[in-house]
Amino acid sequence: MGILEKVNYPEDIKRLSISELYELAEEIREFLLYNIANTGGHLAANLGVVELTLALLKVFDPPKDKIVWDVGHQCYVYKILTGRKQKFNTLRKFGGLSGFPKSKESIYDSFDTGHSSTSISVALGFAVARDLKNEDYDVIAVIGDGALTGGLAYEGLNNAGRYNGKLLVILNDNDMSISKNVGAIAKYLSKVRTKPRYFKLKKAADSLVEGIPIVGKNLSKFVRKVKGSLKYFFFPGTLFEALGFEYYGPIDGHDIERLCEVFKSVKDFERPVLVHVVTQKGKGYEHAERFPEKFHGVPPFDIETGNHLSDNTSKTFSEVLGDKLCELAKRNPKILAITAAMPDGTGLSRFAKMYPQRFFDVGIAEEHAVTFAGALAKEGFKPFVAIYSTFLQRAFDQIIHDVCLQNLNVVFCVDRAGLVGEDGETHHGSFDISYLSLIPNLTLMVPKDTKEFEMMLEFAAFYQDGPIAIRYPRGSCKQVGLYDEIKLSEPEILKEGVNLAIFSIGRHVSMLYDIISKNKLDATLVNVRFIKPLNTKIIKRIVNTHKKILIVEDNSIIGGLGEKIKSIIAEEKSVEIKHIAIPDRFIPHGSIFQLYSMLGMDRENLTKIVMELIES
Ligand SMILES: Cc1ncc(C[n+]2csc(CCOP(=O)(O)OP(=O)(O)O)c2C)c(N)n1
Ligand SMILES: CC(=O)[C@@H](O)[C@H](O)COP(=O)(O)O
Ligand SMILES: [Mg+2]
Repeated sequence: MGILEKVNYPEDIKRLSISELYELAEEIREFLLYNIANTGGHLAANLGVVELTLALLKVFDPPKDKIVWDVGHQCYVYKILTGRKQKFNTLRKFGGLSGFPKSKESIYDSFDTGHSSTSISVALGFAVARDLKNEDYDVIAVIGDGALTGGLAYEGLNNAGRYNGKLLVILNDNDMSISKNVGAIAKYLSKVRTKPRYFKLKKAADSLVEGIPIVGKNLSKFVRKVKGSLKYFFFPGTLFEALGFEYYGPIDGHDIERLCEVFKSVKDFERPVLVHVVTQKGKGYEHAERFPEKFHGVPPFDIETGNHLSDNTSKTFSEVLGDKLCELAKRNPKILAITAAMPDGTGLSRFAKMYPQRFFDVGIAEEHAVTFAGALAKEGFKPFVAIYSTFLQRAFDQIIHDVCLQNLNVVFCVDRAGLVGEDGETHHGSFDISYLSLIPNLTLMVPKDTKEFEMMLEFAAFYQDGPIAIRYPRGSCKQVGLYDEIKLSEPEILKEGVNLAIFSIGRHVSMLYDIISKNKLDATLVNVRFIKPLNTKIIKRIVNTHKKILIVEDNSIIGGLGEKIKSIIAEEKSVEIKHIAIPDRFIPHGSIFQLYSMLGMDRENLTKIVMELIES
């Protein structure tokens, strides 16, 4: 019988010797590999934190102690060891375990995460709350080197650096974001990791001060002072020390004994401490070690070959963006491309290779990406900023203040709009129409398929009258095969009928087109295309010639297309209106198909609704 079979909760870890923990680490890696090959998920980051998680659970006591996983995609090992091993085969499936920490799923998950760089602020909030309530427990933020490129992390560090209580930040440095980590901080960390002289001197200083026994509060203060001065003498101030943290590291993040030793020794420090841990992303699985970016987030895959098992052969919207932007960049030298740490996900990797001088990966810094683009546009360039809908939420103010207010020619490529599937509630792009359409000067377009997306990119590339956002979903969608020229504010009328008028956008357009065609229904189908400026004149004309209206959109019911059309209709006449959209609640994880079906946005339900409206 293996060790993992007997381990379910942190108390089981506490009973194991260090050599048993190493055995367990290998069993956990096999377990992760076997399961994620079936479910898909964030493999590489989890393979990298196996020993780190074991050491944390050996030394600390969750749920009393609070561990905050930044982004949270690396929490699988923690889930397995905090009572969720039996359910692990349901990971990311509808009704199953989430791929991110969820306090409603387990008391061991101290705070929900999914978006990057929140952990230090959360941990500081917990620490201050603990002090105010006179309680006693440890708070630990685990943040990756990628997440440390996000501005919010520095707001947290800045605030925490002058805090006078117990707070531990663990920097899990694997020299990778999803892709290669970028920027000056990544460069700095790489220097700290690789400068052998620094290591040697530092080790000498550490062992010197670690030899001094810590007895009583005053002596402990003295030891810290000695240690501080020694360190500053040898290495004049690490970045984190300058920010008010006690710094330990770099430490081998796969050495369980050393990790436990360090965690025990810093556990009772009454001040912020940062432990810098070096790990290898994808550790233990050759394919992931060699190509960590390919195994960051994976669909189901073949363990032997490492090949992804995906049946989708049609080009995704992101791939279309990458290819089309390369072509447009050849014709328009002013075109630039910007990503916030997602060159692969947004499809921009090819552009990065073809036009390295015109490509910018700014790290996990959506706010900066937008403001940076604003200034580039002000100087006559045409930046295309490709960011997932859910992450662009971070940059709401920058879109208003640094782009739209000055009517600058920035193109926002809003990827992963609508429901995204297995990543769930932190990642669905449910709100972008609501938050973008209220901004003056911004043109907002939605393509019905990838061909139309190309046409919209072409339109946007040469448009000189202000900012444009194009929102499109994850993956691909069926082509409709009919394409009017793109003209500002003009919808595309795909079918003209009498009994029902349907207004829709995005991937629902082809679904509705099929439903009407296959069932030979007498309905009008409008592909709205421009949410802003919305064509009030054409909408009014269509409303006035139909008694029943159906609106279908993959956005929140609040602030989406439906509300806008309804306010136009209210001025006109009374008609029967049915509005299908994402309801006003957070939508869990599951396949797109299951989620659409749960929300009545799938083909079957839409067919029923269209038929009922026509026949009633
Ligand atoms: C605000 C935000 N932007 C982008 C992402 C997408 N994202 C998820 S993980 C990740 C890389 C994180 O790198 P790191 O923190 O070093 O973790 P690792 O995977 O290397 O362990 C990115 C860019 C996100 N979750 N949140
Ligand atoms: C954890 C995280 O935020 C990303 O890894 C995200 O899961 C990527 O999503 P896609 O798979 O849609 O690129
Ligand atoms: Mg990393």
